[in-house]
Amino acid sequence: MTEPAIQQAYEAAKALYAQHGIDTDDVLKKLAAIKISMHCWQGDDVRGFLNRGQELTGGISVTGNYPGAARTPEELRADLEQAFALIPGKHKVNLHAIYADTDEHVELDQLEPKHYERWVEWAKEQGLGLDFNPTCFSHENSKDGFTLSHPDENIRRFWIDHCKASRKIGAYFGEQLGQTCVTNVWVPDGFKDNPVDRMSPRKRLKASLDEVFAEPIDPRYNLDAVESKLFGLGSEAYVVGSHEFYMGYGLQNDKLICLDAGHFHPTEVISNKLSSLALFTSGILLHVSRPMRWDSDHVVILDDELLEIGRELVRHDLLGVTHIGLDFFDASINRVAAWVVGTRNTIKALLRAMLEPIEALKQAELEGDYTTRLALTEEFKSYPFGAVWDYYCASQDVPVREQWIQQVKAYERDVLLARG
Ligand SMILES: C[C@H](O)[C@H](O)[C@@H](O)C(=O)CO
Ligand SMILES: [Mn+2]
Repeated sequence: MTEPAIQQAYEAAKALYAQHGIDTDDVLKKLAAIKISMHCWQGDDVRGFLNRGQELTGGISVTGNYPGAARTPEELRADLEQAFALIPGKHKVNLHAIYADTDEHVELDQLEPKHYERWVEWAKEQGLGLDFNPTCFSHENSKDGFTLSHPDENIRRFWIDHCKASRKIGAYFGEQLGQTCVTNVWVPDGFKDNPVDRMSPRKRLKASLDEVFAEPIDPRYNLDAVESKLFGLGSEAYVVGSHEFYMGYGLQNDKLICLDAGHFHPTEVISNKLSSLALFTSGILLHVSRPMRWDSDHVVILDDELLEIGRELVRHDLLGVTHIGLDFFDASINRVAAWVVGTRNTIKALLRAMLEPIEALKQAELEGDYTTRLALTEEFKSYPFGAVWDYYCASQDVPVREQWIQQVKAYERDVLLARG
């Protein structure tokens, strides 16, 4: 039941937006259909359940020691359920291979759909979709900093087989859940210092990917994505899978290109890439993140870049071809809260974009009336978007405004702090 004050504020906002031809009821219907893929790895600092003793490698890092990280698949699922209870809409969970839920000791190249059966059952119960990622890091076979581009044929074979197995698991998710799974390949391969031979590792990566993707999979079940990066910890000088590498590979082989907000030069933004990429690809995967001076994977806030990503997706009608995933990990705050803040903000950015007078702004620009373009854009920043958001949360039965914080605190007290 929507509180009278929320309803009244919504009605007033609705009337204001209607003056610009924006139908807020229609906007909220469209918003409810958008799925955000919430990454499981925020819940346990990218540790996973296979090889739990392994340190996190691959040039990524999690800092902080906030209590309550999930230690088992059951705990992680409970934490995800708590987060989803505070986020409007029905979404997806993005799993990494190391989150297999099995009592078997299984190597990455031997993984099968059966090792994720409990995740699938749970996703069905919860009405969620699943996405997937091979885990090409935190493993003995990645200790040299190379995986799919490793010069050693045996090591390369191990990672090829792991990625092949991952696509089959993705297809199983898609088929079981009736929602396409996006399986995203990211490898950390690179050199700390300036290499002599930049070409050979890239040739090997290309050959490995060709093998990984050789078997056709029904796109209704699984879509492949490839994720580039500029640098990582320990791969500062050179990353094999650079942006240009995967732009080329993705376009030539019809793979989704994954744009991670933290994987470019610090002043480069992914929002500005969408309208170009969309002209040449059949689909895009986003890793919405917040790079603080480097690929720091901070929880996303409603900052200019997040708003701009939302605008680009909405203004150019790219929501149908874009898969929106999150990629941040902060262990210095409550991990459930991290998911809630980042996911709610991503949805808010889309809503804000949908509540802009897009046609009027495009028309002003076309006519060279940059005064109106600027003035209208700025005035809309103080339109009552919050009233529409509150109404959306209330109508989706999730807490309005900051009310959710109390629920996270109670969960922390009753559940998270009881973990060792
Ligand atoms: C854990 C993720 O797969 C990882 O963050 C990857 O997507 C990435 O962005 C590496 O920097
Ligand atoms: Mn990423």
